[in-house]
Amino acid sequence: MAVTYRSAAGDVPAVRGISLEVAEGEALGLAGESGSGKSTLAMTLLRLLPKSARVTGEILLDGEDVLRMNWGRLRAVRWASASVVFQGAQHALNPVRRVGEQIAEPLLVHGIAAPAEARTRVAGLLEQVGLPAWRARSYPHELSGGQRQRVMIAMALACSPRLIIADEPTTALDVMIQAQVLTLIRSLIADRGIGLIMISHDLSVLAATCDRLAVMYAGRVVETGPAREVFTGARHPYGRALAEAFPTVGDPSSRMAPRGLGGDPPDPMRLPGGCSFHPRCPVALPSCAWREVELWPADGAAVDPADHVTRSTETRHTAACVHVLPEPEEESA
Ligand SMILES: Nc1ncnc2c1ncn2[C@@H]1O[C@H](COP(=O)(O)OP(=O)(O)OP(=O)(O)O)[C@@H](O)[C@H]1O
Repeated sequence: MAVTYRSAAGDVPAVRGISLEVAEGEALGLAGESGSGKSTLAMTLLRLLPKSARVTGEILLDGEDVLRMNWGRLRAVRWASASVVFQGAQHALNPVRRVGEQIAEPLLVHGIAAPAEARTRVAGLLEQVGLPAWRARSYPHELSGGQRQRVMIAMALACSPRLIIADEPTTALDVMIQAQVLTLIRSLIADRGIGLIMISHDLSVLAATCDRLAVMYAGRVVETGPAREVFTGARHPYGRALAEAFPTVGDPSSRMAPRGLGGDPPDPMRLPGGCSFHPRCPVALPSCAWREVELWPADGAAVDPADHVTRSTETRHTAACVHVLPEPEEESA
């Protein structure tokens, strides 16, 4: 799947050739610096991108291609089959409506429950996210940031979707509340068999919450695999830098920019040739300036080339770096 924004200055290739899969009850973490394309990828999944975005490829939700759904079908799928908790979503609540009414809305709009039943369901949802049922009568300004974020999670869960996409769901919260909300999301999706795609620039948050990680750089996935393995033994130099930048969950002293990496992430309109990371890479070889390596098993094991990008990336630790290829280049760095 790929996404290109059309702009007056030219085309912006924000997501370039990504293939990912999420199973029931599984949490996939998407990490990367600002501008790496994480939010674009998340918004694409439910076609929430601006009109200037052109999406190619396919996005299968229970075997049905989201990109080919008509608007009626797409409306039916949003909330009911898949829902998104946005970055700073707590500010998306309508300030003049009680939170209970707002949680009930997708249930009523999708005809899943009549008003009386919706009220009962809202009470149950609030309790599941750790809020007392009477909070349904509260207005958003009567709740703390963490409580509002819990309301957004209740809303995302309301229609029992198959997939939840959470884009930086805890970034605005303080460290203690952040940990509570992450634990809550994790246990709710595991109990209900919901797939989760969680987006963050903080690899430690994702490693603590997710089963698998995918690290994005300049619109591509450059490393993927079991969460602990990628976090503690990243094989792509960018994955390593990201893990070092966020050594522990919610550490306020963590740095936004990975330590030891000079420069900024590349402008997608002016991507360097070869591996997009090579100008910042501490272990780049001369060939990295012209050669872009596909995801490859990080243990260097030989695989069927037809298999290595799509299916095996889902379970194996893979990295798109010349240093994980089975036969290292005979070059000096
Ligand atoms: N509407 C748009 N038109 C043109 N370019 C865009 C648009 N939205 C995003 N981009 C560009 O696409 C690239 C990817 O942006 P995106 O927001 O997906 O990254 P991100 O990793 O989610 O960053 P952040 O963490 O800051 O949200 C960036 O270079 C951004 O400037």
